[in-house]
Amino acid sequence: MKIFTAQQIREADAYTIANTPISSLDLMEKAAIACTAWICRHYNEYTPVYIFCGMGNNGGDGLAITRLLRNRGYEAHAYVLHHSSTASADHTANRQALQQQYPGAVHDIAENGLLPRPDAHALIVDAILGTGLSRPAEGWTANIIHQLNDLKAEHDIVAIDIPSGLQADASSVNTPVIKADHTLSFEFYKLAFLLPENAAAVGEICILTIDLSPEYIAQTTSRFNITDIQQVRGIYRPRKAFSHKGTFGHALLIAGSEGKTGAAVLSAKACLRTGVGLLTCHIPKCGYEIIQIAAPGAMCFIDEQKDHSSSFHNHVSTPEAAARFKTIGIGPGLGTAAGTCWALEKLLDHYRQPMVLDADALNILSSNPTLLNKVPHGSILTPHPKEFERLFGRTANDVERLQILSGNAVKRQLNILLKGRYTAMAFTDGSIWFNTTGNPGMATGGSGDVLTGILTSLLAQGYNSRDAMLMGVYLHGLSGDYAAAELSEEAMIAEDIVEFLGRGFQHLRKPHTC
Ligand SMILES: NC(=O)C1=CN([C@@H]2O[C@H](COP(=O)(O)OP(=O)(O)OC[C@H]3O[C@@H](n4cnc5c(N)ncnc54)[C@H](OP(=O)(O)O)[C@@H]3O)[C@@H](O)[C@H]2O)[C@@H](O)CC1
Ligand SMILES: [K+]
Repeated sequence: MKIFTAQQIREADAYTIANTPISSLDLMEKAAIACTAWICRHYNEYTPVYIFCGMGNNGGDGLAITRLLRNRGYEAHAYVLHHSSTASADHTANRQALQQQYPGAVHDIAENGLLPRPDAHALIVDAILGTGLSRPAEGWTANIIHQLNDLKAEHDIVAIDIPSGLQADASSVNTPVIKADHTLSFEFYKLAFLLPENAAAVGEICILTIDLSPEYIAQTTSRFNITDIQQVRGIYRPRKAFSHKGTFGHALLIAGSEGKTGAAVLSAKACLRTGVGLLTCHIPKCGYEIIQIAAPGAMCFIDEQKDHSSSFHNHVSTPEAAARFKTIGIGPGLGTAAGTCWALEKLLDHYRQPMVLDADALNILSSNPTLLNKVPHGSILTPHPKEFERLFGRTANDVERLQILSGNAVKRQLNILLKGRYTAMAFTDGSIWFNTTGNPGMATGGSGDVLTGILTSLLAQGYNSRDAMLMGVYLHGLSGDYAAAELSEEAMIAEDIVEFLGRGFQHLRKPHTC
């Protein structure tokens, strides 16, 4: 799914009106019908509804929703805030329609006027500012936003299209923004919805279809996108009948150190469960028995060191030796001992295939940035926000962080995923894809190690880095969702993500037809 900018959304709107038999007012009616239906599903007709409307089309939506809720028997009132001297044409048309049908339902609040005090249990609808926001809210408008946010403890707030004050494509840090419980948005996610810094503003997101022109959507490119099940099903390659373990690649996993062998186990198990043909783990002496017992499907190289690894580069010291491994996953629980840093540098001197670098491998790169230049092009880096900061520096806000993310992906020809509620995956062409599967139950130790195992497995099986990342991150989240559904977000642990990978794969298989 494409994520369009506010400008592109306006174009989609205009294109739809110009090229399909629907007027601007009808499109607004469609949006209002969808919002009204959502409100009616979530709040009964005894809920008083206070709809705060701006002077543009977002306010027009609010006026139309007021009329439609009244038609359904709700005690709905529209409060029109005169933050601008002129109203948009569709705002005016909807105001007239509401006034004509329900004369007592419209209330004007002049600039610097006071807001009404909502009845107990009333629902507040924010239709003040939408994608037409042209500057941060200030003065009276900012004051209204603060006043409505102060009511949040006692009232639910539903934002129409986007919480008022929130910029769709830029950072809104330190600017006044409505803190909605729910955001009902039209047709597309906005970039702002996917940024951690806006979590308190957008609440739960519901995307409502209003049938904007599919032609415009198809022909318009977007730098930001969201992965979905159809796309991942298109990437997934079911196994052919005459396959054997050689078909699915040989991966080398370099992980674990004293006290962190569990990370290697989780990663190895995930790699095996994702379908790799052969897996060899390089592990320090202290982890040998543990990994052999916990993951008997994996073979083992034992390092000469007891508590950390320092000789794994030897496996790739000649081209023939390196060619045995389709890919390498390195980092989970690896530690940052001097010998490990040295071996990683040597490994990067010799191994030229795309590989997966995570956790301590990333920490080693951060402390020796010139090593980043040696990472094979097309490799996958999987930092969480702290690792990202150590690698690429601190940023002022989440939008800037995305720019740094994609800039580094292009400059270094690496695929970099930034872990989070909506993991952002930056590819070498500069595009960024967001993943929507997963849940807070996955915020638990070892979850990232599992992802490294999945990605390493997919690369070993011949998926290219882009496909491995899109499918692997989706599958990781999906398996976590199955685990949470079965066990609860609290009780699930990283091993459960591995256990539910099978359910994730079953979901990826297209329905069987003969
Ligand atoms: N896209 C679609 O397909 C569909 C879109 N639809 C809806 O249209 C909405 C977009 O409507 P829109 O373009 O009229 O802009 P909108 O957000 O109402 O704001 C404009 C008003 O705000 C003002 N203003 C701006 N910044 C300000 C500030 N900081 N502080 C104070 N005032 C400020 C600005 O006046 P200004 O002061 O700048 O002259 C103007 O009066 C969209 O979000 C969705 O809800 C649906 O109806 C159907 C399908
Ligand atoms: K709004």
